[in-house]
Amino acid sequence: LRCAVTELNPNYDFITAKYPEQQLREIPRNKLTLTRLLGQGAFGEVYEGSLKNLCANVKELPVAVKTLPALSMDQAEKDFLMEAVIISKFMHKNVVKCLGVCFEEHPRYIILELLEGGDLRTFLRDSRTKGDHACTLSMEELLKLALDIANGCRHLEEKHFVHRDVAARNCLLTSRGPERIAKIADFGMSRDIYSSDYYRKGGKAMLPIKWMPPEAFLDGVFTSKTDTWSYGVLLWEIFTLGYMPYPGQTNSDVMHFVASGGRLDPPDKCPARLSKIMIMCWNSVADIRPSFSEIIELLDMCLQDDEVLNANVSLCHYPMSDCFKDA
Ligand SMILES: C[C@@H](Oc1cc(-c2cccc(S(C)(=O)=O)c2)cnc1N)c1cc(F)ccc1N1NC=CN1
Repeated sequence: LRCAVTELNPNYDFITAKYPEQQLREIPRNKLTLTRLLGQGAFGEVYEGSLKNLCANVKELPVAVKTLPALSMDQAEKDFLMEAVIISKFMHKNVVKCLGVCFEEHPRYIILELLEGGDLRTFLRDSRTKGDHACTLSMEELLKLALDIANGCRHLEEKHFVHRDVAARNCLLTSRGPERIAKIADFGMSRDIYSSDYYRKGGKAMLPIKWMPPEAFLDGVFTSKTDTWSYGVLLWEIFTLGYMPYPGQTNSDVMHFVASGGRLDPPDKCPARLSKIMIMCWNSVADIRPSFSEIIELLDMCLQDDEVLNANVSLCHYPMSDCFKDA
C-alpha cells in the first residue's frame, strides 16, 4: 500500500527526482544553542536558537529549531526527516530555508532560518486597531504580502510540487516592519503524504477543509490548482486581516456548502479587481483556476490601480466576535 500511495501521489517524482539540489547538511549539535520556546509544532516543540559560525562571515545566526521528541516512532522520524528533504529542495526568497539537520543523535532537530516577524495570520490580526475597524496596514502592503506568497507558490508549481496547505498560518514574515517579506514556511501537509499512515493523519479532523477545493475533500485529488484554491482563501484571509474563513460554520457545514456551489463572500468594500481574483481561484473546475503566474499578473495590475490602492478594506462584515472564533 505504501508504495502504491507514494507512487500515486503527484509529489512522488518531485522527491525522487535526482537533480543536484542541496542535500541535507548535518550540523554539529555543539554549534547550536536553543534560547526560547516559540511554540508547539506538529511533532514537537519549536525553539528559537542561534547557530555559531555556520560559515566564515556569519558568527551567530538566529535560527528556528523544530524538534522531534526522543521517544518518537520510526515512522515519525521518517516523516520528520521528509520535511527537511522537501524544504531543502527549494531555493527561493519566498520559501523558508532549511539550514541543516541534527540527525545523528536524539532529539532530532531541523534547523530553519528564523523569520522574526512570526506567522502571517497572527500579524494580520495584530494589525487591526481596536474598535474603529481601521487597519495599520495599507492596501499596498497587503498586496505585497499577497505577491510574496504567490511568488513562493509559483516556485513550488514550477517544481511540480503540490503544497496542500497554503494558508496564512503556514506563512512567516522576516519582520513586522514595512520591509517585511512573506515566505511559505510549513510543509507539514505535503510531508504527510509520504507517511504510510497518511490515511490516519488525513482523517477529516486533520484536513484544512476550509482551504480545500471540492475535488480535494470529496475525491482526494490534489494538483497545483488545489494550491490555487487555497491561495484564494489566503487572499481572503489577508484582506479580512486574519478572519477565520466561513465564520461560525463547521468543517462539515463548509463541505456541503462549497460542494453545492457556495463560496466565501469577498470582504466588504473589497475592490472588484481584487475580489475577481478570489472568485477565479474558487472555480469549481480546477483547470479553469488561474496558475500562479496568472495570479501574479493580476495582483501586479492591482498594484497599478489607484481604485485598489485607495480602497480601505472594511473590517467589519461579521461581528468582531466571529473573527476570532476558530470554529
Ligand atoms: C516551524 C516554525 O518556524 C518558524 C517560526 C518562527 C516564529 C513563529 C512565531 C513567533 C516568532 S517570533 C516573532 O517570536 O520570533 C517566530 C520563525 N521562524 C520560523 N522558521 C513555524 C513555521 C510556520 F510556517 C508557522 C508556524 C511556526 N511555528 N511553530 C511554532 C511556533 N510557530
